[in-house]
Amino acid sequence: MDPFGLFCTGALLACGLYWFVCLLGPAEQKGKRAVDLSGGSISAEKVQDNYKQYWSFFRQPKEIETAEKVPDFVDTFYNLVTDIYEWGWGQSFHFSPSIRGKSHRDATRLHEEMAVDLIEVKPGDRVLDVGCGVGGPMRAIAAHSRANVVGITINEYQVNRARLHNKKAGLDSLCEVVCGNFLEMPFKDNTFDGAYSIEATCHAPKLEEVYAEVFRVLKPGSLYVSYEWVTTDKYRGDNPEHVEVIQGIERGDALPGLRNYKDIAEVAKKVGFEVVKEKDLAKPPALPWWTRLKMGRIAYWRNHILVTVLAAIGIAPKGTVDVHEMLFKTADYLTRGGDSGIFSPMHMILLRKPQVPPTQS
Ligand SMILES: C=C(CC[C@@H](C)[C@H]1CC[C@H]2C3=CC[C@H]4[C@H](C)[C@@H](O)CC[C@]4(C)[C@H]3CC[C@]12C)C(C)C
Ligand SMILES: C[S@@+](CC[C@H](N)C(=O)[O-])C[C@H]1O[C@@H](n2cnc3c(N)ncnc32)[C@H](O)[C@@H]1O
Repeated sequence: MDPFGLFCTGALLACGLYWFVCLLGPAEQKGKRAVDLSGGSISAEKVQDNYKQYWSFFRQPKEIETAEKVPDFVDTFYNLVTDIYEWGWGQSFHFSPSIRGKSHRDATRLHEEMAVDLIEVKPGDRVLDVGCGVGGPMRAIAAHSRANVVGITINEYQVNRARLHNKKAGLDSLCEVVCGNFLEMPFKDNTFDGAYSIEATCHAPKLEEVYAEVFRVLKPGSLYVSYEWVTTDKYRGDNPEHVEVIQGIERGDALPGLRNYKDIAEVAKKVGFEVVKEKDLAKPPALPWWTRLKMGRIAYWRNHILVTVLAAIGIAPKGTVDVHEMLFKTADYLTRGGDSGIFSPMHMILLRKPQVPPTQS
């Protein structure tokens, strides 16, 4: 080949590699590139060990039941997955029903806006985001409602990512992020005009504890909406396939144990809430939330090759390949949960803190 041909081939290969590594595979809403994947607050050389530690929780089921250990285990999980989520999914770490003619990004935003519309907040109100991730929902909600949103997450790496995104979006005057445990929140009683949680309270070992905290910080008369991960009325505990799917979802999503949809309202009432509305947003006529996972299969393989190459040449931390493989398998369990109808990640419950506390009888 003459020198010009050689130059052209080289240039083409370099462009192809750049496209594959830097441009392909990122989320619809770019936040992370493959070359920037990290272990969150964990140093690169400790990612693999932390991954093994994460799995060890599941080898000792009794350990997971030790409620005090759960927040640390969830924190480790989010150090491992946050960058991969942002890179491969976007800044909103949740599902939403598909909407005909709309992009995933629009469907995600509408699902988030519905939450804040349900709690009827006004511009300038103070709203709590319970388990805020890197703040995708928080920004959509602040922009839509002009309320001041305060988000809380257990993971410090997410706090930094969320603050960075808030600033970039020009929403840092409306959005505040706090690092803390939603089971014991660093907020005063009766100080929020509304609250919401999107696919986050499933990480609480006891739902009662997080609901009681939300109840405490809400002003009397104000509303709280939660999108809960639950097993549905189709789930049968004596069906081995159902059990396999649900356990697969729990292992791959740092869940101390999925609850049945029937338990949610019971817990809410027990801590003092009035149940205003309850509805599984995944049920027809809503279109499936899991089609986005199904459609991504080719992209997962491409991502897997990319992560493997990046880890082999030392750009991505070693354990990234294991974490990616775990997510790959989790996507399959989630899809099976959706297809069979035994699982929903969007069981919506709307609750009100009464004006007058219920009298003790
Ligand atoms: C609410 C929670 C998280 C829900 C979802 C945001 C995530 C659940 C499973 C995740 C993913 C699975 C497959 C990954 C894929 C292999 C990779 O190449 C790109 C990222 C994934 C698509 C990733 C994205 C986020 C999820 C869909 C839980 C934790 C309570
Ligand atoms: C699946 S993510 C959802 C994030 C966000 N709601 C969204 O939809 O993008 C779950 C979030 O809950 C947070 N979380 C889990 N357990 C927590 C705890 N005990 N205290 C505070 N945050 C917690 C995680 O750190 C994470 O940010």
